[in-house]
Amino acid sequence: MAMYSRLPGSVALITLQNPPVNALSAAVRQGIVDTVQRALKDPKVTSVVICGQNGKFCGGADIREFAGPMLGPPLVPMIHAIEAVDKPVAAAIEGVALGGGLELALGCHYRIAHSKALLGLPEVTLGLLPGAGGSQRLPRLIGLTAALDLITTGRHISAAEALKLGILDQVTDNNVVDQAVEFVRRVAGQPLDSRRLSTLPCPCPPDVDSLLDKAMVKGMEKERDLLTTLFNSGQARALQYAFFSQRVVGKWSLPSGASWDNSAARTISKAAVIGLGTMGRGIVVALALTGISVVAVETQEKQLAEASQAVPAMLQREAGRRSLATPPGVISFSSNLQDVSEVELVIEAVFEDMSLKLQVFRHLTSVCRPGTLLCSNTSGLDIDQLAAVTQSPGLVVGMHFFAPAHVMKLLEVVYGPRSSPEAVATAMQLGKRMGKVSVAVGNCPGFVGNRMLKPYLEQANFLLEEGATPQQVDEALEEFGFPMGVFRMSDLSGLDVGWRIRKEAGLTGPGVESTRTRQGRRYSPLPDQVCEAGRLGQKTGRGWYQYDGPGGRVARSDPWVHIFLEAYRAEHGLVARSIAPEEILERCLYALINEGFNILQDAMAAGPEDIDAIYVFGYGWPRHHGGPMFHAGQVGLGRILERLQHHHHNHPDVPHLKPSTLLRRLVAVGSPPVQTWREFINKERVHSQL
Ligand SMILES: CCC/C=C/C(=O)SCCNC(=O)CCNC(=O)[C@H](O)C(C)(C)COP(=O)([O-])OP(=O)([O-])OC[C@H]1O[C@@H](n2cnc3c(N)ncnc32)[C@H](O)[C@@H]1OP(=O)([O-])[O-]
Repeated sequence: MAMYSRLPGSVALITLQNPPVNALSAAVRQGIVDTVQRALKDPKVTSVVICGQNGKFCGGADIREFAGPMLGPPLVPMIHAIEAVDKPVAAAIEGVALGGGLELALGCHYRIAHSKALLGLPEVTLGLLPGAGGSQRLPRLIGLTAALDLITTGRHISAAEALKLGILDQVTDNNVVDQAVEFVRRVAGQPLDSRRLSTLPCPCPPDVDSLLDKAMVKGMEKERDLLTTLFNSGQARALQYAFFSQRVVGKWSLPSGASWDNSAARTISKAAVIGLGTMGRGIVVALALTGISVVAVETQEKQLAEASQAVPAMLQREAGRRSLATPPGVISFSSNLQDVSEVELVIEAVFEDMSLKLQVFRHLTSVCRPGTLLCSNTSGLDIDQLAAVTQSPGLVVGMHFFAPAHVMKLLEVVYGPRSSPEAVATAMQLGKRMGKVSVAVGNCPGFVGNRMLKPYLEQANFLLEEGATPQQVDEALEEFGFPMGVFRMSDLSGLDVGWRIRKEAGLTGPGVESTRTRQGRRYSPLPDQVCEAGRLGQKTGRGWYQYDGPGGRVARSDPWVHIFLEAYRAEHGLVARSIAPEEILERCLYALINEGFNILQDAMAAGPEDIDAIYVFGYGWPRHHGGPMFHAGQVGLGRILERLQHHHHNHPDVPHLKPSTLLRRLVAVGSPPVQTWREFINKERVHSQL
């Protein structure tokens, strides 16, 4: 909707009303068309101001409408009509003018903004382009180079930068509507031709040839054609889904019925981090950047000395990157666990070893004052086992950060069967304060992200046994859009991590027979043997690839690996076959997706959006494929089921390839869209079908 009011004197005020960000829904567009007409017809009105309700000018086109048919007046003629009005029209920009919101403002003759406002054309992040005249008006206003930067990066800029670029006519610290009203009163009666951006020539840099100049003349038509193509593309659908899944996960709910809107979070101002290895250091920085005072504890003196040098430097660097003059939080370093007695929340980040973690938790529960939240940064160990050794198991949750913890956006908040809603709410809110995408997940081995990674890694190893090379597997995955294939990623994170976990699980190590079947299922000893050869990845300069030296970054094919694979196949009587990239993708991705369905079925994630957000923000899943569960929907659930059945038939000793019951149920009811799965799963659970 849009509200019309006549201010004392001759100014008409049009207020966009569509909370929370006044997105340009069909009703808002209709409202704008009607109120602009009214202002035009009213002879007493000499000028017009357009603003937004509740301190937000406009967050752009209503993304929720993109999935359905276009209803109501279209955006482009609506903005053209505003530009053509013969009374001055000013946009009073408070909060945000993004996408269609900025395009609307560019159709106005003047733009006045509050100093705290953010402006931008983020359409590219949704797989679109500024198709409401923005790709044409902005270059005409600020030149091709600056406009291309904003359109192709989609970045949000401050009012100060927008003023400097020439997008704004005025910036104010005062009431922006009052300023805009005063402004239009002052300019009423002045000629408007030079303010109609779509009619102006484009200021091109001298090196741009006349061809481009001609192209700009046809720009509006071209913009429309391109936008139509983009609108119908799978990538745009996926990017828009990713925008919403990021928001859906904030509205968490647990199987117990506790949820974001019925559970109070505590506000944390003092926290402690135990263990200052790579993860612990990053967590200290992430906390300090949000203004929390942190006690950073490390019992090994050498490690403590190194960390107390490294952490302040990391903090300073990150504060600089975020344009903060001084980091808001205060850090104190200590080697004494007693020093955490006064904090409100502790994050344990010691070595991934259950007996060590249990020892720390026993200690914490005796040192900390009652009511302190105890969190573990474990990447997959049992939270409930840790809770069991404390006095208040309800106050124990997992906070699984991803390395580097001050940079990576994902946080898995792991609730055990005894975690209280307050503890989950507090960890979720703390994650949000740190700028993370926090996802509440259930307590199962590997939680959500690492649990799904396991069948993916397993398939990659099996593919090597059957004839693929690490490069072939990585290339197929990188072609799909992962920043790094599975073997390059394993080399980066260190091959010994998984090796240790497999040893603890009794899958490898002294006394374990070197067969290709272990614990009743197919097993590939390949990664163990690579580790046994002293090749632990980038840190040793050798892994699945070779590097210039220890710590080297550039992966090169290593003849040793090829000879090793040939010898391995010969030893086990395996005949190498040629494996197509399609099979690599199917085997790795569908096994991972299948585990995602198992996770939903086990209620370890509340919905497919939770899994997809975890994969996009923590595991490099290409955003333009939405996430593994969204991708499954795009490929077609029937096809995924059929291919899993096929691969499981060929490899009956690989349980991860056995299609999940949930996948079968979804296919049986006609493969409904991903947005409806959450409801479907809840209903099936009530009727005990899952
Ligand atoms: C036609 C082609 C040309 C034009 C194309 C476009 O304009 S494309 C668009 C270009 N525009 C963009 O890309 C801007 C996208 N938006 C943003 O970047 C941010 O939302 C923000 C900076 C506006 C506010 O950040 P913040 O942290 O203060 O708040 P928050 O992020 O939590 O959002 C609050 C609620 O608002 C909802 N919602 C928000 N925007 C839209 C929308 N456009 N539509 C619908 N809904 C929208 C959001 O889902 C959430 O809903 P929930 O969960 O409460 O039901």
